Amino acid sequence: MKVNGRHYRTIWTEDDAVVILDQTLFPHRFETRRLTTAEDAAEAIRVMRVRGAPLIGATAAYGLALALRADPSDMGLLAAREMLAATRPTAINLVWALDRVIARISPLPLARRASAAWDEAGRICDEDVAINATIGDHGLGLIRAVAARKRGAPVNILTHCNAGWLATVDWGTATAPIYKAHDAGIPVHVWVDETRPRNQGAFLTAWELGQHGVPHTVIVDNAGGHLMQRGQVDMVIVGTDRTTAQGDVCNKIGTYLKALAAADNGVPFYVALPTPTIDHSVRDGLAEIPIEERSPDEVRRIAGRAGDDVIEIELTPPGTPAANPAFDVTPARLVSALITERGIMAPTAEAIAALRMAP
Ligand SMILES: CSC[C@H]1O[C@H](OP(=O)(O)O)[C@H](O)[C@@H]1O
Repeated sequence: MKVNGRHYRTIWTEDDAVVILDQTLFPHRFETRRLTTAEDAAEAIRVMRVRGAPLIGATAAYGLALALRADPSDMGLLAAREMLAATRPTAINLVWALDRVIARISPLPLARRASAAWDEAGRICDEDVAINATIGDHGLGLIRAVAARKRGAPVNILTHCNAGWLATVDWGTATAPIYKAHDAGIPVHVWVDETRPRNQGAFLTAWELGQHGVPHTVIVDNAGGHLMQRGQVDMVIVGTDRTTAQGDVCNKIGTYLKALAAADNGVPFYVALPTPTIDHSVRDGLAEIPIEERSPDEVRRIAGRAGDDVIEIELTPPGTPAANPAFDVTPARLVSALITERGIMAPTAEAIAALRMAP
């Protein structure tokens, strides 16, 4: 998307390096970072300089290419896959991207592996941009249908965390329909869940929407149900890190609570996802999806700006015990529809299984 008039993706290559936007500094600093080794890529994923299922996958793919430059052997490939796969366990796009690159380059002579992996990572990025734009086109129809009955008043959309262009290579998933609607002149307003503890909503979604001129309001995570009870939310659109074969949706912690509030208030709850985010090998999300447990320090502290510096401050008494599950699972029964690049569908095993057929 555009930042100060210049078009950006979240990840690109320059010479022999991979360049990313360092999201740990947002919204206070807009800085890039060069990744030149697989270890750099792993660190960027682990500490969330890059985050969001599709972008994690793209970064891991380039990480593998960087690893193959150093050691194209099968042993080297296996070690690099293990290191990158161990960074974050929940987003299925990580291992999906790694295994796609491995399948592509394994039959090749050692001397050709690194360049082929680099090209495959580039294809993954280009495909993600096209997929998300198409998700936007499909989701636009849902927003347009609500706008038709609002007589010019904005369509109020609540989103949780950041499933924006910063979570992907471009466009975002949950935000793609929002950008498309805004660009089509449909009045929209977005309720942005701050999304503790890493505040992807307050820090990233608010920044994105502000850059694009989309009206929005940051709210505390616990306000969404209150707004839905008062008819101030026309729909919820969120992203996902892994959706199962039966339509259970794993997403940022707190998503499940929004789905419950939406169901209780008759608010449509949509999940926007590229089909690589579907894990056809699991059915029961609650039982089978590994939920990342991140550092308790992320709960005990918060990042912010003091003057020109980005700092962290302590929130709790020293040594306070804290728990930090990073994701939760929303059962398919609470999901109104999935918005994919293949169209809008019910979160059912039949509809999801049909996606395995060629488009
Ligand atoms: C389009 S995937 C976005 C998805 O990823 C986020 O998690 P994290 O920021 O920890 O990588 C969150 O679950 C978003 O919905």
